[in-house]
Amino acid sequence: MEKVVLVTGANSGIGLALCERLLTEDRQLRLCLACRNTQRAEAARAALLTSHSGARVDLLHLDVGSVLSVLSAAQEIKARYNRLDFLYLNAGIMPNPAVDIRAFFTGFFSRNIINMFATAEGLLTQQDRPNSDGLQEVFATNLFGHFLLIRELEPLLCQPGHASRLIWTSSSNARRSAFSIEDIQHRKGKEPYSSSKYASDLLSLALNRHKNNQGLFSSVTCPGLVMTNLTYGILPSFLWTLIMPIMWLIRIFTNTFTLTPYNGAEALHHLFSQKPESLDPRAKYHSLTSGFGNNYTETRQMDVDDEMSEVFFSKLLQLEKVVRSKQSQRNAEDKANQQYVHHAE
Ligand SMILES: NC(=O)C1=CN([C@@H]2O[C@H](COP(=O)(O)OP(=O)(O)OC[C@H]3O[C@@H](n4cnc5c(N)ncnc54)[C@H](OP(=O)(O)O)[C@@H]3O)[C@@H](O)[C@H]2O)C=CC1
Ligand SMILES: CC(C)=CCC[C@@H](C)[C@H]1CC[C@H]2C3=C(CC[C@]12C)[C@@]1(C)CCC(=O)C[C@@H]1CC3
Repeated sequence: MEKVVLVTGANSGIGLALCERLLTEDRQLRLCLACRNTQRAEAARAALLTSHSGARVDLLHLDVGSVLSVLSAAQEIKARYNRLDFLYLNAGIMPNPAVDIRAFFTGFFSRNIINMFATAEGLLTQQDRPNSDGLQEVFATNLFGHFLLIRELEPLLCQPGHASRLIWTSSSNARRSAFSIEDIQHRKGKEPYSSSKYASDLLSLALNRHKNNQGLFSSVTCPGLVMTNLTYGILPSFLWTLIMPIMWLIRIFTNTFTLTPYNGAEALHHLFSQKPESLDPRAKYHSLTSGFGNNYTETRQMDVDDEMSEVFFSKLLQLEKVVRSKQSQRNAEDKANQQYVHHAE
């Protein structure tokens, strides 16, 4: 039976590399690239079809940071497919990043150097802002849009006698200390990216608790440090060019510098062939690359607890209600405006 796999943020970086790897693994696959930028999505599809002629690759417009777009994309998915085996929740942003140079040099000459390079702890801040739905952009894109998509797709994902899988692209930058259960959107802090990634770890745990008995299994991955559009946005390009040899050198000392999207997609690809029974709901699956360039996946326990994940889950359900009612109000207003224009004409 052909598997249906949907990947968000599939037009570049880790998402696109994953698609390449999945098509190599399973030629029968029906792959759906869910992307916000149609031009880049078409280019990605064309590239995939060049290396995998005859493959079934569909495109779907999805801006995961917009409630309206998520709701209409979900309708489209339910109309197109009668099953969804894998949903890769991969789209992500890190807007306006800034590196704390002083913290970098302090860390560089300390025992914490390896951890600093692996997790960017204390190094990175971002500036976030509310989007047109009134949600913080990083939270909306990296977490809430995906949550809403899962909720909308439950009829497809939770089918009797058939297991479906969610696979999150989290990060080594996900830190409990950056997340506050009182401020789940991270309105007040300066680490919205870290907070949103920790939130995905919490949500995955809660989803497993609530949905495993309905055949839905969620896993969390960490791709390591990968050179993609997201990372290139952190430093000016001339600086990346300058430090690139150092990056390849550091790779000898830390297996988390996976560097290429192909390597970074290792754990995401690994999970594709794992049976649901073998999954650990509290584990993060790390893509790692040895100094000799060999890729492997390692499981490490996440710093998450049941109580906090449960509270977080109920807060998300509450927020979902608010967001849905706002959206219905907007739809009603739009309809009334259209009727008004129609009558005026
Ligand atoms: N690179 C790294 O070192 C690491 C990355 N990650 C995570 O990996 C994931 C993929 O990022 P990466 O490949 O590095 O970076 P890229 O910028 O190459 O890929 C991000 C993808 O997400 C898409 N995207 C962003 N916002 C939206 C949106 N609102 N709706 C739909 N799609 C959207 C982008 O599309 P568009 O072209 O339209 O912008 C793009 O396809 C992210 O979740 C990131 O946080 C985690 C750990 C490390
Ligand atoms: C000399 C040298 C290699 C300098 C680079 C310093 C920093 C720019 C990087 C050190 C650790 C990196 C890192 C990330 C971005 C770039 C660094 C801060 C991520 C935050 C990128 C996105 C993630 O999800 C996790 C990465 C952890 C490590």
